[in-house]
Amino acid sequence: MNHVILIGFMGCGKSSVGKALADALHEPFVDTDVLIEEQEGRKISDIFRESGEEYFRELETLVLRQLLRSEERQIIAVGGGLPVRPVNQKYLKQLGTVVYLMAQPDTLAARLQGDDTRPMLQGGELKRRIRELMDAREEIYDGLADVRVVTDGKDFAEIVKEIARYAG
Ligand SMILES: Nc1ncnc2c1ncn2[C@@H]1O[C@H](COP(=O)(O)OP(=O)(O)O)[C@@H](O)[C@H]1O
Ligand SMILES: O=C(O)C1=C[C@@H](OP(=O)(O)O)[C@@H](O)[C@H](O)C1
Ligand SMILES: [Mg+2]
Repeated sequence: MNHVILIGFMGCGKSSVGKALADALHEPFVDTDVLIEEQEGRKISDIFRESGEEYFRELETLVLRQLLRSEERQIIAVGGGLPVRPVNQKYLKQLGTVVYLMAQPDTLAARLQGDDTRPMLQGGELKRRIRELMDAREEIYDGLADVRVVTDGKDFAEIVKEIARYAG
């Protein structure tokens, strides 16, 4: 399939850049977190608190299976932890062009400071938590990437232009 899929760490801009890219290309946009919240009728933080992380990860896999059935090309933002499961990695490759939005931990921390909507970052010092999770994930993101875009110090328009050049 020829969807464009945005991956990367929390705060790299998948949801906001994805929406801007879809608007620029006049294509539909979907965000796996939004699909999950709609289908569950509750917020991500409530899903984590009430049902646990494993339950949420299972929902991510189910959503990917739904997306694999959609024919029309879409811009797809996924949750930052979705690429960790091996089965999801296989699905992401099948979906289309994987774009890895990159950002340094300091940049991510500045963007996510004070945000309480991301359960994986709650409790503990923000920068340390970002580094720990990044250590476990960046190899996975890099291994999946067809296109890599550095986002530090760039605004949405610049990032959109860069992605459109390679994946438009
Ligand atoms: N390139 C950027 N420049 C400035 N702020 C950004 C940039 N990318 C993302 N942000 C901000 O960081 C926060 C997280 O962005 P979001 O799109 O939700 O990321 P993700 O979906 O990857 O977690 C938002 O407040 C967003 O406005
Ligand atoms: O990295 C993660 O494990 C998560 C990232 C979040 O999405 P964003 O990357 O869009 O913040 C969301 O799926 C959930 O809070 C878990
Ligand atoms: Mg997001």
